[in-house]
Amino acid sequence: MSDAHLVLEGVKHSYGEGDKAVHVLEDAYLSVKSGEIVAIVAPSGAGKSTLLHIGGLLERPQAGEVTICGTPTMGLGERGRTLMRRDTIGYVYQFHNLLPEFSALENVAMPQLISGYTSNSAQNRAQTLLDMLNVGPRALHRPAELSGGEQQRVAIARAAANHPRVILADEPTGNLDPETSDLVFKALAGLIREEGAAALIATHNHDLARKADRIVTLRRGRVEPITL
Ligand SMILES: Nc1ncnc2c1ncn2[C@@H]1O[C@H](COP(=O)(O)OP(=O)(O)OP(=O)(O)O)[C@@H](O)[C@H]1O
Repeated sequence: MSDAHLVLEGVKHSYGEGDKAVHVLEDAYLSVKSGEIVAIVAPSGAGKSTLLHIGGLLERPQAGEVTICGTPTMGLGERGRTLMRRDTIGYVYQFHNLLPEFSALENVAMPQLISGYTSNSAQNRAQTLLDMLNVGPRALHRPAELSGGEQQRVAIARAAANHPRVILADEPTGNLDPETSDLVFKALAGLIREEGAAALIATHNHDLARKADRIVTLRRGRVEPITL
């Protein structure tokens, strides 16, 4: 197996049909290695979220292949895709999507509990991740009792709970002030490198994108390298 954990090849995707069809991805190729952080910067509507959804197996492209850790996924059924999402992929959304009625610790422990780990082991992992992201002391607080930056760090911890080999983050700092964005991005990048995951991060923030190993954009539905 190559060390490219996430490989997209000839990916094509459009929404709608006929005159109303929006052709978002035309022939997109992208490969992200273990421990590598790729930032994707492109204008609104260019297709960043679509690309992330496809890479995260949240959406099936109309053509092409998405290979995760050596396994081609287009031939997988829904169950296979669900298991791969659960065990191999971590997804960070712009708005944290944490469960409001659970504490930070419970939110982060949830993926491991669903994967069948014991409650003890899931909670230990959750506390370790919250500590690594400097939100350990807030473990017993519910999302509404946390600041935006803290909520986003909890969401990052949750995405990393199952030791994902691929991490996709869609504007993870989009609603934060510059200082907090920097803190959250550093936390995310540190975790990705420590875990040796392959990461694709969509961001509008050029300063943050420059901290990635590589920056790409979307032009006419294709992934192209850029420098900022
Ligand atoms: N479910 C959908 N049905 C129809 N069109 C859609 C759908 N989802 C996205 N689109 C269209 O596809 C294009 C790409 O959308 P996408 O959300 O991937 O862009 P983006 O680069 O992530 O934008 P932003 O930076 O604003 O989040 C847009 O023109 C959008 O209107």
